[in-house]
Amino acid sequence: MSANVSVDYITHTFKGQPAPTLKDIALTIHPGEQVALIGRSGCGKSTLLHMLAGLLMPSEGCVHIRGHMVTRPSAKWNMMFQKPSLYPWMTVRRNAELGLLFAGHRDPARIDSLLELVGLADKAEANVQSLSGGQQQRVALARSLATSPELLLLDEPFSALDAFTRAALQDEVSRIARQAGLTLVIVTHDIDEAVAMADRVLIMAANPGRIAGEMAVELPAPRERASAEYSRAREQLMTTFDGLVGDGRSTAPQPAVATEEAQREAA
Ligand SMILES: Nc1ncnc2c1ncn2[C@@H]1O[C@H](COP(=O)(O)OP(=O)(O)OP(=O)(O)O)[C@@H](O)[C@H]1O
Repeated sequence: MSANVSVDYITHTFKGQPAPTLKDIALTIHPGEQVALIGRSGCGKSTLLHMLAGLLMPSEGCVHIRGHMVTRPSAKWNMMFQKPSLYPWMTVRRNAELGLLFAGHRDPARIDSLLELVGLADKAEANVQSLSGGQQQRVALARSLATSPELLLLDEPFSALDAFTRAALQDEVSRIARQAGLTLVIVTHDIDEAVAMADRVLIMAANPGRIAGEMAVELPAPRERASAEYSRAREQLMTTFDGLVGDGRSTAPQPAVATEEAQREAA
């Protein structure tokens, strides 16, 4: 089951701030769609994501998920952060099942299948401290999926990982979300991440934070990073970003890893 999300004219001013951080944000995200939210630092991406998650209420306007107004967090719309926030003294299995336990359920078979899904079946009884950063983020993913969410909200979840692990997790999370029919919203600084994962990229401008435009990424999944189509989509997103929120210089969020071509040019 996946959710459609409707953001109805959100404006938000933080207490003590003279001007709104977000202004008149209106958008619809379709069930099963994978959407990336990009924009310069401080434009309000995380603020908007927190509102989708029910962690923050807007000053004006509201969010509806499957027709229900969002007024608080729910296991049906789960958020994953840059840091996996695991309990270091617990095993992988114990951490993965916490979300379910908090929701009042126990389902060891489901946890087994989720650990299998995220490639950690053989680590189930290991202490999470013995895991790499990427493996820990997989535990957080299993925990997020355990409550069968309709919507997965990701706040730069892979930015602390090395490039290879990041790319692998982008592909995996995208595949898992598609298989489960989940709606997915990812906040990212990384143009490559947006092209690797999203069906549609929303571009935010700052002061006040607003949706300046969007671009569809019409590439088949899984995304083939070495393909000409992928490079074209990346270029197109950079150009679109620059045209919407740039100032004539190259102001787009930079890809996390320089392309071979760019490295050759820089050398
Ligand atoms: N609790 C708060 N009180 C006051 N101002 C806040 C609060 N949280 C965020 N802000 C301000 O709102 C603006 C948007 O912050 P937000 O974290 O949403 O931006 P962002 O686009 O996600 O940035 P980044 O890409 O750097 O993570 C910033 O100017 C920030 O300082």
